Amino acid sequence: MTKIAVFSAGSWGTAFSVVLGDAGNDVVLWARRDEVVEAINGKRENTGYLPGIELPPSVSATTDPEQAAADADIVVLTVPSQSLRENLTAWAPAIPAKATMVSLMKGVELGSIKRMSEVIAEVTGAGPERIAVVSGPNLAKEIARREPAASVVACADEDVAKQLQRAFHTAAFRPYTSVDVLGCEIGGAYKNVVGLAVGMAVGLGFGDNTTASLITRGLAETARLAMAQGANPLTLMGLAGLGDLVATCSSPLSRNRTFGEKLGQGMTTEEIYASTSQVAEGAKSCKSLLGLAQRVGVDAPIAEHVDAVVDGRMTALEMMDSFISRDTKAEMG
Ligand SMILES: NC(=O)C1=CN([C@@H]2O[C@H](COP(=O)(O)OP(=O)(O)OC[C@H]3O[C@@H](n4cnc5c(N)ncnc54)[C@H](OP(=O)(O)O)[C@@H]3O)[C@@H](O)[C@H]2O)C=CC1
Ligand SMILES: O=C(CO)COP(=O)(O)O
Repeated sequence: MTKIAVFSAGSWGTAFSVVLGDAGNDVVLWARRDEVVEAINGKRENTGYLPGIELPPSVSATTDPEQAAADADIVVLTVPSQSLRENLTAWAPAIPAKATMVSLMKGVELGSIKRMSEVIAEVTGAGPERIAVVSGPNLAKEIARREPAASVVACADEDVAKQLQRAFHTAAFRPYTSVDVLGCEIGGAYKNVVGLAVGMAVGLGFGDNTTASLITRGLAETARLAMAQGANPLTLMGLAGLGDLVATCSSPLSRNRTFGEKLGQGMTTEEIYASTSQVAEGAKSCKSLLGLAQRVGVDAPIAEHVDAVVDGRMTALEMMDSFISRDTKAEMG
């Protein structure tokens, strides 16, 4: 039995542990709060994040990182992106040298403008053959309900990607392999920003032409940024690009789209943060993605406009007007 540690027991970590349990693995979830561990071990349910979902018998929980990671073959990392460095620095001594680390996170670190796989490499010193990413159209609640879905597992070492694919495959969850870690990570982080823009359009009451235009231009923008850094263009046409963009931008379950909708309805970022504890990774990663775009010399108009609304420099309506009426550039449609 493959031993897998999942750090931590939020929405996606818990939903992914359902996949891992169903796939026949021995899973230990790390949670930072006792009540989460008690609910998982006692009621077989993460009542706070995924009420009504019974966890497979091979999933247990602990607050002790050493107990979670003991003898793990695979360590899955899924905390809000901006907290990865601090959390992983604390967990790293407990992670076995043999373990492959798998990021489920969709964000880019503020300040360093590093992708999650880069933060993992920096904090743990692991080589690319020990670092992988899972990214795709995977809304946690739907995955936990075992609704059919696919995803991408990417690792620079193709054999490792194939091993992980086998460890994560269930009757409801189909992972495809890739060696394009960068493309998957940029796709996963950028779709959150586009999800914010689409949410704003929905909140403003605009219809499908507006949202389809934003989704399509968002994909072009994502691909441009990823390809300028060496990603495979096909990655952005696949599950970790277009697939995730469609799921996020279409679903009321998406926290990023919901956050954007509230901005579109006139709430400020501060008011939204005060009203919910749910993460909208795009609101934080927007600046990092803009930093990356600047570094590699590509335009990122959707990210620029979303950032202006998140920061309160523009209203959502001004953003839409400005995005559509800006100087025409020689961009291919
Ligand atoms: N939810 C989804 O559908 C999907 C999410 N993702 C990605 O997975 C990552 C995690 O998201 P998700 O699981 O949804 O987030 P949640 O908010 O649901 O869970 C976050 C988890 O991280 C823990 N945590 C540890 N340190 C911190 C910290 N410093 N600040 C806040 N939380 C902390 C939380 O603990 P506590 O409960 O004690 O606060 C909780 O267990 C994100 O990058 C997201 O983009 C990717 C695909 C799907
Ligand atoms: O990444 C996701 C779906 O693939 C989840 O999106 P949100 O973080 O916007 O909820």
